[in-house]
Amino acid sequence: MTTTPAVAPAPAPDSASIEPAVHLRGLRRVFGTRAVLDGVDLSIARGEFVALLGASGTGKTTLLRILGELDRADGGTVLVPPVRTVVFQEPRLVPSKRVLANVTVGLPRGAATRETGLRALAEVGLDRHADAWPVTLSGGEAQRAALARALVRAPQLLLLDEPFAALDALTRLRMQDLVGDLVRRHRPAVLLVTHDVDEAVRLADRVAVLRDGKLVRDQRVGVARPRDPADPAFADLRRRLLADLGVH
Ligand SMILES: Nc1ncnc2c1ncn2[C@@H]1O[C@H](COP(=O)(O)OP(=O)(O)OP(=O)(O)O)[C@@H](O)[C@H]1O
Repeated sequence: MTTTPAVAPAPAPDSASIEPAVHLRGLRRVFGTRAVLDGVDLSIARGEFVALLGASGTGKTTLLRILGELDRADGGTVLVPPVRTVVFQEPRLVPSKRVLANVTVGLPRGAATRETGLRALAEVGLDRHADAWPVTLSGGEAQRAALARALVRAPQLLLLDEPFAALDALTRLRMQDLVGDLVRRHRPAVLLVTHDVDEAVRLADRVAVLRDGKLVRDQRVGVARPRDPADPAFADLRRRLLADLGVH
């Protein structure tokens, strides 16, 4: 099997289309003797939101890291767009930089960047914290700053690795709403890795389930928005996804 890393053409920033932003075929990743990913096929269209579920240790983060080019594939085809950003479970802010400087870190200095950074902070409700130090932020605020840092780069692919997992239940719901709104506005392709079936059904256009190195489900979420866990279609999909995960 061959690895063919390549870069897809840059998509128009504000349009969804059937041309994929992400294209994986036969993706393999082997650690020692174990093929953690053993023939994964997945496409994500521009502007499409895909949630990836799977039991602990099934390779979800490995797949996300390969899409972010933080890890390599051992085989298969990987096509990703040039501008990708990642939000991790922890905010990973630089403690010695103020919030705005964290959001714009690595971008060219100047008034335009400052303006863009402030706009991103306003979008996540943190504009009044631009000059604060990261240590003074709550967990939810710090994670919103991490989200602003990811969005300010106008990614064509936004990779979210359990970004709400460390938050309390109420903050988690608010963050899910915020991410839903921001993604609808900015239209990146999104891969959300999560353990939370309700979170996946609430947010995603499609849900995929990883098991034994392969996707055992990849399906469109046919639940009307705004999605209500009490909706029978929501409950039915939740039941099927939990069954995929071995919870009956
Ligand atoms: N660099 C590495 N070297 C060796 N093994 C690794 C490496 N990275 C991941 N693994 C192994 O690959 C498997 C999948 O790990 P991964 O973190 O992708 O799983 P996951 O589905 O994201 O798990 P969780 O839901 O618990 O975060 C695990 O058994 C892990 O120990």
